[in-house]
Amino acid sequence: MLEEDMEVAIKVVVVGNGAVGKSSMIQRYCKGIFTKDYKKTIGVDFLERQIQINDEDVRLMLWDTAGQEEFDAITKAYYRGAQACVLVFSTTDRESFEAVPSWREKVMAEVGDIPTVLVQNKIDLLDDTVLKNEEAEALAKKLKLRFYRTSVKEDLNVTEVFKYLADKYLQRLKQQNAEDSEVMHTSSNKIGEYFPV
Ligand SMILES: Nc1nc2c(ncn2[C@@H]2O[C@H](COP(=O)(O)OP(=O)(O)OP(=O)(O)O)[C@@H](O)[C@H]2O)c(=O)[nH]1
Repeated sequence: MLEEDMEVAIKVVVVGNGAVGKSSMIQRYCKGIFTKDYKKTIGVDFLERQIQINDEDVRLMLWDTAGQEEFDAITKAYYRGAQACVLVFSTTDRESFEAVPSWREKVMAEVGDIPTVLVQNKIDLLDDTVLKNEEAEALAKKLKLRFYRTSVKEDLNVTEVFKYLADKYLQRLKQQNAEDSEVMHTSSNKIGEYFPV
């Protein structure tokens, strides 16, 4: 168990090519709205939402990063300290799908192997798809990532993406706490050996 009054805050970065729906996903999740307009993200921005996971309050801070390469230098700095990641590509944009491995590498280079999900957005546009279902599934398998299909427009599966990440992060935190207390226990035993009372 985590300490009762300890608030867990998780920094989540949402990455992927331009126009795949990153800003829309964050707006949908934090404000419950969807707009048709495309306003290119310049640099980064963040919104937050509080949720409960097994009676624990968790604050998710969602960092919206620009998909356009021209902002690469700025966005990279914002990956630092990230504890979870959403990798987004679009059903109607093949390039965004092919760019997924390089986004994953960029994030890993800054923050290592943090809990990550792969998301295929704009599933409402499946009639105009530019990739086969199996291709996306194979990529998820190759990268060893949980895979979700979402429609930010129709509000499909967006909540599930963030709940999964929060869950996964808490699991890791608890495991880490358990390991830490194990280490303390073991070392105090050792001190006992050298300084018996
Ligand atoms: N049909 C459909 N359109 C969507 C969906 N999600 C986002 N869009 C639209 O896609 C366009 C781009 O969305 P944004 O959220 O601005 O994309 P972004 O990934 O933040 O783009 P950058 O800021 O350039 O990185 C907008 O016109 C959205 O309305 C969806 O699930 N379905």
